[in-house]
Amino acid sequence: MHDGSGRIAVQNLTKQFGAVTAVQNLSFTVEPGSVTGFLGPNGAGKTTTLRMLLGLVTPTAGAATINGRPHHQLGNPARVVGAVLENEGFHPKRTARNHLRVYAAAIGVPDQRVDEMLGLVGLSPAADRKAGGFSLGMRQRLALATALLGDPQVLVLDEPSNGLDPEGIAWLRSFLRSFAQQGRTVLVSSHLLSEVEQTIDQVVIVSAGMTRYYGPLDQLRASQRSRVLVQPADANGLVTALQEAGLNQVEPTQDGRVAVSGATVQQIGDIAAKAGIAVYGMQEEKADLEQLFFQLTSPQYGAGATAYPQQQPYQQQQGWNAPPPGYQQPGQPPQQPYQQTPPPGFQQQPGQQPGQQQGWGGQQ
Ligand SMILES: Nc1ncnc2c1ncn2[C@@H]1O[C@H](COP(=O)(O)OP(=O)(O)OP(=O)(O)O)[C@@H](O)[C@H]1O
Repeated sequence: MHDGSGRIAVQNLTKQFGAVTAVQNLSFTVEPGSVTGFLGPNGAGKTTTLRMLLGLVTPTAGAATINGRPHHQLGNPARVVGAVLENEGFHPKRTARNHLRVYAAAIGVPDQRVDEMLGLVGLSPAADRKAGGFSLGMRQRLALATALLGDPQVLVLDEPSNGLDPEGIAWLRSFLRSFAQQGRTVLVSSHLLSEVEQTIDQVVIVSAGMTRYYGPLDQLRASQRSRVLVQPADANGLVTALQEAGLNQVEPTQDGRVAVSGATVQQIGDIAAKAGIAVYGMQEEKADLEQLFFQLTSPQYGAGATAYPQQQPYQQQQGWNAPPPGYQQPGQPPQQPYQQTPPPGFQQQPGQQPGQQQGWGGQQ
């Protein structure tokens, strides 16, 4: 059934629509057993990339493969890759069950799988309703059920949370994690990092058709250095003591506190105590990952663009930030190539099937 590893490889992929360069020299890989977030603002080229991977758009240059083959060479592709794309069309007069039965027959899976998938995505109560009357969230669930019919090795999802209620989003998160933990591959696009942050292991961030960051999400997180805000009895005295102790990222703030980077709360406390300076409070601050995402993708809109009016150029904002290790300058290759080993903590759970977990919203 699964004729290979389930590895997705995108290599120097480019797509030109007339004067518009939708995707420009994009390269990344997605390993089995992981969930990769494909992130970027509207118009960044995500859908075009996924459509090229699925054989729906012909690349101008480069290649996108699954198991080392382009989509049209996959044999029975529904058994290898399941996809949920934006604006999926269902026959409006066909019931959910009939839609799935037609699809099941086309790909050669038994009807029994139809009801299993309806249960899994929480659509059993609506199985005999016409898809034309479905809400956006219900259509997303039906699209996912369709994608899973062939028990694929790889799942490709374009903005799957659109229209889902909070319960549906939570279910989808845990479903995708467990799908990947079975050694399968998930590539999921979104324009919101916060939407997929809890689900993904690696991230490919694109804007204007180019990669801006590519690597493990943990690495992106770790690049967001924290700082400690200290409330001392004597701010100038503490600055001097910290500098004398070898800390050079120390600056007084306007409200009388001292901002320190590159030291732990304990180290700062010890230095203050040694210098005889009372400390009334310390607060650890982490830079916001979503803010970093905006900074990485804002070049799409150029300087002074109105899409993110509060954004400043990356390095100017909050002087204690530095570009993350995988940051890619426009037109340059990524600094940090993708790590092909599973992330720390990755645990495969063989034998667990998607159909074995609780259905979406518990509606079996
Ligand atoms: N068939 C097409 N003909 C002409 N231009 C296109 C076509 N498809 C996409 N584009 C353009 O390519 C660029 C990338 O579009 P794409 O839909 O891939 O972005 P996206 O990241 O998926 O955006 P969104 O988050 O809004 O769905 C956009 O400028 C878009 O207008």
